[in-house]
Amino acid sequence: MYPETHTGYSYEECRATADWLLAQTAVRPLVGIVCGSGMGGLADTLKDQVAFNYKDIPNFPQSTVHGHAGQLVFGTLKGSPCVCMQGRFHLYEGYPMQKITLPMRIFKLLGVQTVILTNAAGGLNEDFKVGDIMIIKDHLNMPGFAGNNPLIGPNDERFGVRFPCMSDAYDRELQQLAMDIGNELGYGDFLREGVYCVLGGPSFETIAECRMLHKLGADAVGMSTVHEVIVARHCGMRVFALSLITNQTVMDYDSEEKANHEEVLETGKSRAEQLERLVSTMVTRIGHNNYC
Ligand SMILES: O=P(O)(O)O[C@H]1O[C@H](CO)[C@@H](O)[C@H]1O
Ligand code: HPA
Repeated sequence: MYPETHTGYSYEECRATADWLLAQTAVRPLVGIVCGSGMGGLADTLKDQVAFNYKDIPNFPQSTVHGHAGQLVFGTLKGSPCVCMQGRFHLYEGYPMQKITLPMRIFKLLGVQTVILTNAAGGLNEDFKVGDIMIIKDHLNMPGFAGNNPLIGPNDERFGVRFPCMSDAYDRELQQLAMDIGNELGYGDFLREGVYCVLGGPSFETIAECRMLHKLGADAVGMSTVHEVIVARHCGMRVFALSLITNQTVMDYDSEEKANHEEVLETGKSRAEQLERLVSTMVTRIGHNNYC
């Protein structure tokens, strides 16, 4: 009934991957973290690490993008048990959406309750500067408009319902917590909030596309995160996500600027420390069983 690319991994296959991981580490993570391009250093801040190369994990895809190391790292952040993806998967790498988002279901079966996603994104909002950290309050799922959604295919109710709600995709308490912590840390000058728009990539946007996305209400544009958010919400995990504005998108035909991945990775490095502090402080303050 469904084409092969839409069947993804079964509940039993996901369970087998999660059990394989649980058998090899004593860490029982309540928080799962995904590192964006150039932000893999976050995983290095975990203590008492047990790390797995993606190539050794049953059913896992491989990272193919520079700036995504390809390791799943278990450990603790200031005493809180976490699991961290040092490298994520993108549509443009050629994987079906069900494969890109598989780690969210593995997180769920490992016992994760809250997912924190980070990404590198181009700024569309003219008030944003390179180096700003944008708390994501909502998204525009452009591939979704064209019929590409990671939940297409048979629905297994053990993960979630057929028609999950997305108006509450980004947890409001966690957004407030991030704002409060950011202000305490003195990040007020570069902490923003906004709407993230996902495109398929890998080509960066044209000037006309950037202008259109901005008019549609997007503050930042990237090639990830949204599919992971949809699958994480489908299986009932709380989601917090942020974008590091690594470059300003080109909106003007007179501009000499050109988007490039090197700049993205450079900005990631230059904000790494602040980003790590924000995320690790959040982890220590997140309550579980749905309390903040
Ligand atoms: O979203 P992350 O994984 O941070 O990566 C972003 O950076 C890459 C482009 O430089 C794209 O993959 C884009 O999605
Ligand atoms: O300008 C961008 N466009 C799309 N994806 C990105 N990821 C980082 N910067 C960008």
